[in-house]
Amino acid sequence: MQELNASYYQGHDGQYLSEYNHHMDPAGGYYLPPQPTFTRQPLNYHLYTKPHPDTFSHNYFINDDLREELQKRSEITRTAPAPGLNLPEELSGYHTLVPLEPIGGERRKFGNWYSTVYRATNENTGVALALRRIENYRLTHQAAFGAIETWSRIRHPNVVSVNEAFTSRAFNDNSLVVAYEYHPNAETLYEAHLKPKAPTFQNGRLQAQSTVVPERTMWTYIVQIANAIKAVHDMGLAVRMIDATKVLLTGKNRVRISSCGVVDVLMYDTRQDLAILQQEDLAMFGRLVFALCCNNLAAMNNVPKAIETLGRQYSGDMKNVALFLISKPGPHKTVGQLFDMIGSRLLTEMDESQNAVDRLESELMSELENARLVRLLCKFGFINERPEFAREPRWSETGDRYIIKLFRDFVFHQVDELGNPVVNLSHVLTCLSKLDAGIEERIMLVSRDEQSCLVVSYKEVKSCIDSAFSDLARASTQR
Ligand SMILES: Nc1ncnc2c1ncn2[C@@H]1O[C@H](COP(=O)(O)OP(=O)(O)OP(=O)(O)O)[C@@H](O)[C@H]1O
Repeated sequence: MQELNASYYQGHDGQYLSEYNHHMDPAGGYYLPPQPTFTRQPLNYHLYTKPHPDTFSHNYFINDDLREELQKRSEITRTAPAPGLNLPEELSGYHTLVPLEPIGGERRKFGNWYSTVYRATNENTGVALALRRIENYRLTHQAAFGAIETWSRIRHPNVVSVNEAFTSRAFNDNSLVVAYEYHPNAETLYEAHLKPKAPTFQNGRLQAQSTVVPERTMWTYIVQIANAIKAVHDMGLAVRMIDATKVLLTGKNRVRISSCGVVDVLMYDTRQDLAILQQEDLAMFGRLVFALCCNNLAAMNNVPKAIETLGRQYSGDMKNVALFLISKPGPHKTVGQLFDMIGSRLLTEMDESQNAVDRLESELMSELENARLVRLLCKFGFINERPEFAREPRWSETGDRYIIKLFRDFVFHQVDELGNPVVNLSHVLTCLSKLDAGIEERIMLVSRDEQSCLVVSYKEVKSCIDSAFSDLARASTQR
């Protein structure tokens, strides 16, 4: 329903205008050639809620925050590549590459390598994926891709799924590319919590934004990341890269470990014992917990201070978990032990995730009505103002279908006592719902010249519409 007023139809939003230029590929994906420059106007996410009539209940629609988040994801999935980036047009079955991070400027390294993440469209499926490209990597053994095969079998809610890996010369170097499931509008934990943020105005004063990650949020992260690590270890792999810049926040408090499999390929030549790598995962996880709790990526450079800061701001349980993770490796130190330590917190997590499903289901319920109303409006559209009906006596002022015409005026063309149009969405939705239910309530329909009026029930209007529509359907060639 929100599409009715969305700027899509107003045609002044640069983002959507660009969609008119796209080409559909056979798989239905968007082929977006680099766009000519235009002034991009941001989507007004709340556009349809602006002209709320007083009586309008927002229960008719999905919750504003959720809708904004989903629309952002949908918009971000379709952003066109900026012109002049000089990226390959085609890359081993992917096209329309859009960098997900600034290109140029100061760059951090991924281990010993520079890497860039792009969004790209798979030409067979039309689905957007995230491609991580490692620059200047020369594959020495095909067997280095062996771990990717195992990674691609891991489907876990806290792991960004790995699709495939390949090498490419399309960037004019030897690059390693690993394709992952794409999570639009995701940000890294670093971006969400550790990156310095500009102060904002609060209560009229410029104030630094709070950087403390609430204890509750920390526990939800810990449970999810531990769960991911367990799934990976159970598959006979190690994550090998657990870092605030490599854990993605893909929704409210939903985290997923990204970049899996890359280190396995890059470090294939220096193969290490799996048990040692899995122990190293726990230590990296511990360093991440300290970094987030101390709000400092380099917190572990001063361990006593980090423990003191964590202990001051968080519970004893949190401190125990963090200390366990960075404790000396040993054959009995496993991620499973961590679950034993946090016990009932797992139940809190489970409650929260079930509550989240319930909330989403009820949001879905509110959208359920949309389809019903759109179908009803389509019926109206098919029936009303058909030129072939114009000469039919049943639609004339004495015919039985005249009431459909008057009902349409009653729903959509009301005017107030000064003759100004009444644009009241609540009235429309209420009338259409009553019509769909076919209730006995009676309404007065007035002719356009105001010389005659008819008192009919919604039930009667419904049966007129049903019969007019069945006549049309019978005559149509589309069955
Ligand atoms: N699978 C994905 N889906 C959506 N966005 C992703 C995905 N993987 C990474 N990103 C986004 O790409 C951007 C770059 O990711 P990257 O891992 O390079 O982070 P970074 O902070 O730039 O780290 P580095 O310093 O290693 O380059 C981040 O904003 C991240 O949110």
